[in-house]
Amino acid sequence: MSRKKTPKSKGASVPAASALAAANGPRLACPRTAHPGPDAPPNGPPQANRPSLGGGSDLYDVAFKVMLVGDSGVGKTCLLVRFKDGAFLAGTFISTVGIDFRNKVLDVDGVKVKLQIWDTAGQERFRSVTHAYYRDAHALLLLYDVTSKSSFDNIQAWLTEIQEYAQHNAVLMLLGNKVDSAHEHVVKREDGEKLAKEYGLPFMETSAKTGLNVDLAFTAIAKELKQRSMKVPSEPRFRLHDYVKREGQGNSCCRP
Ligand SMILES: Nc1nc2c(ncn2[C@@H]2O[C@H](COP(=O)(O)OP(=O)(O)OP(=O)(O)O)[C@@H](O)[C@H]2O)c(=O)[nH]1
Ligand SMILES: [Mg+2]
Repeated sequence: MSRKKTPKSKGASVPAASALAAANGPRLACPRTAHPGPDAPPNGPPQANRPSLGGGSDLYDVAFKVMLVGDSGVGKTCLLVRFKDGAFLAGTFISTVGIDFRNKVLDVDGVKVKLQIWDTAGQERFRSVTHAYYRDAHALLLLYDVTSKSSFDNIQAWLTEIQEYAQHNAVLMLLGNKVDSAHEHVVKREDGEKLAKEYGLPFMETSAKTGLNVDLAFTAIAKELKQRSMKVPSEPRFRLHDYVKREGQGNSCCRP
């Protein structure tokens, strides 16, 4: 499979999102990414084996679109910033407006996998904007905040939404974020595990603040998508659930 060129992996927004972001002014609590630019893909996200247009220096073999969804304030933007830049900027929470994306290329068993990660606004008023993007998502990370019972209670509604708008074969993972907040940890890990089991989802607790399990979540998604798109007969089948259970720090299976 040939190597392709991608646009530079700076943040950018599609026109609709750019307009929304511009209309609402600066909004970064975490170092967010609403910088509409010339390298925004003209026709939405890339498909596997179909690289984006435009020049740039990052090479990749396959590209996928990953969407971050969940209530406002659960930490979607911070999770993305942690993954992309390895940073966490605490501060005033400023909600995402519309939708942004950032690219990151991972090396998965010698294959360059480009993830184009779409960070959606959790606020209800942007729902109609974000609905339009579900259809193209190859994977979705559904987040709740372990310090917010309501964000956990809303997971079922998010799953209904995903069922309605996303492709039926999209990879889906449930993440309980902010696990660093030990004192305010109101949603037990067991509750997250139970819900995930009920819906057959891989599950992990994460922290955008400390970085716990953040790389792992995206790597697991990249491995699963790569395996699905490049079936190498000699390669052992990648099992997403097992991988996440085995590798996730703080998971019940791995605790001393
Ligand atoms: N303690 C802790 N705080 C976090 C973590 N992740 C995010 N936060 C804080 O939670 C708040 C909301 O984070 P965001 O990433 O902006 O939330 P969001 O899900 O993108 O929210 P919307 O853009 O409105 O949908 C911010 O004040 C962050 O600093 C985490 O892992 N631990
Ligand atoms: Mg956000």
